[in-house]
Amino acid sequence: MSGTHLAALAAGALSYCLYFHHGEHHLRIALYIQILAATLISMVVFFQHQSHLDFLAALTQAASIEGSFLSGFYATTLFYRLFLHPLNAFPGPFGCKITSLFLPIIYRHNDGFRQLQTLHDQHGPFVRLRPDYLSIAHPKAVSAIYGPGSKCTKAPWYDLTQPMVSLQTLRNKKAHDERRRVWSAAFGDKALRGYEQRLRGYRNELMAHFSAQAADEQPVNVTKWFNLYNFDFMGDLAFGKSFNMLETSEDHWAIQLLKEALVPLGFAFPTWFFRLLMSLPVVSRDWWRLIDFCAQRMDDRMKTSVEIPDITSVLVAPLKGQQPTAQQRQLLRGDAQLIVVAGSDTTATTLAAAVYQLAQHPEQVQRLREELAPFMTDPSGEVLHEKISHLPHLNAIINETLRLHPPVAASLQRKTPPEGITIDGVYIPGNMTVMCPQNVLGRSHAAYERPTEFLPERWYLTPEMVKEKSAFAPFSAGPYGCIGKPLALLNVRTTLARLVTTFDFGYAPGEDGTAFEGMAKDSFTMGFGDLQILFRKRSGSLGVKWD
Ligand code: HEM
Repeated sequence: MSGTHLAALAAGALSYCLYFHHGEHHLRIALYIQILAATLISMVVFFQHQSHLDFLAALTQAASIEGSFLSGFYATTLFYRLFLHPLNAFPGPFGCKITSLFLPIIYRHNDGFRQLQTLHDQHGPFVRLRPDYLSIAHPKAVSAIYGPGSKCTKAPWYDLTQPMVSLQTLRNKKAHDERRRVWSAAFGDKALRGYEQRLRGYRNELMAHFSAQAADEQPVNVTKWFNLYNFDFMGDLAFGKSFNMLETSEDHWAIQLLKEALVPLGFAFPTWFFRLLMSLPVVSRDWWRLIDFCAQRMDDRMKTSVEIPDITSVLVAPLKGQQPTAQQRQLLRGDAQLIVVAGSDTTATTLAAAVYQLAQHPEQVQRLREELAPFMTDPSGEVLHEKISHLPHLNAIINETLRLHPPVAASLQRKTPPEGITIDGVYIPGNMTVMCPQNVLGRSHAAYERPTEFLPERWYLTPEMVKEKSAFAPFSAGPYGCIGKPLALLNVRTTLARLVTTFDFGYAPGEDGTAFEGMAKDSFTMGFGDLQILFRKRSGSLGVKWD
């Protein structure tokens, strides 16, 4: 090895120790690749002119020097990860200890939530998923990591779509707090009453479809139909215009694109790698079509005025009729997309999961009907949310559904503060990524008694069955928790109330429920498998049983 190669090797090792080992680098990955390419080209030119080598010999010489640099860099990285890394005391697959590209191999079937359960069963409550990333299925961890007093911040994952940002992806605490203040006006009581009015139209369409199928004794794939229902509704709240999916019985092309665009999130690529992929035009073409679509709809929406305010009314209010700056426009487009993504899938899967459970537990349906009966007096079958929002059994059924089937199962990455955090006596160093998988915690004996059983009563009659209440956080918690929770609950409560009082229902012939969980995919939000349900219109009297 020549002196030049040795120097390159040492430079690679030093670059890791003095530079790459510190701070975050995922936003500069394209720059680093450009620097490597520029250095290579410069060396080729240098060797051609100074050493009079032909092009091929100059390229070979330059590539071997750059190879030495990279070898020094990777060897040092590997040595550090194998012998010195502060997370080495935590268990996990060996591949996860040495490279952040091993987790995507484990998650290759887009079923990260399931793989994570297996990993926790094998290794216990703390599992190392990447060199600097821990999954923590400990009941005390949720409040320590997400709770109001937590010093953890959003992890680099939230930079995936930079420079496009939204309320959810703002990592800077001050910028996030400011944007959240704007958003919070969208979920006050008055605003919610307006959304409730808008929601009814979509629910009538949904119920009309269920009734028609019931009359023909045809099954309904509820996973699909709750999806159509919620995307139409959230499209309306974001852009003042539905996607008309209930009408056409299929996904709008933009929603199809959106669903496809979210799939790569399920592989848990490290942020630098994901951004690199997205910088390839062939990979990101559909993503940009989607962004253009949302941008166009947002621009159209800003030119119209709406009778009943939608969420966007609140987001554009601070502009006071002025044209947004480029930065404000960027944020508005990101937020519009966020409304659709955050509000649709999540609420749809909650409704589908509730029906999945209720179809297996007719006694719970019966109890719910008895509780609802005094309030369901309107001949339209509708009920005002405020009348049923505090019903204990209804809320318990929703909690139990979210416990067993959290729509955001294992995705919320946080960064520990520089001084680190301690969870139940276990110290986690600073600047590490941590995450609490709600799906693993939801079925954990450490957090619940009889955790795999659907027992809504645990939430109000037998509270001792919930061992650590703060572990239950399907909407996350603290300053970054779900701001749309009141709307989600309004939708789920009123839709379930109308559904159980209008129909008897059960699995359709040939349906055994296995595809619902068995075919589930995790792409930040959960997508459950098909669920064929047969509805039968009730005569109106309470207590009609499915047979
Ligand atoms: C059952 C339904 C829902 C569930 C389980 C749910 C869950 C969550 C979770 C876990 C987060 C935290 C995300 C993170 O930290 O990265 C979140 C954030 C958020 N959710 Fe929801 N969500 C639901 C419905 C909704 C609805 C209907 C909306 C209405 C637009 C909404 C809007 C948002 C927004 C804007 C954020 C970002 C908040 C922030 O970063 O400050 N969600 N949601």
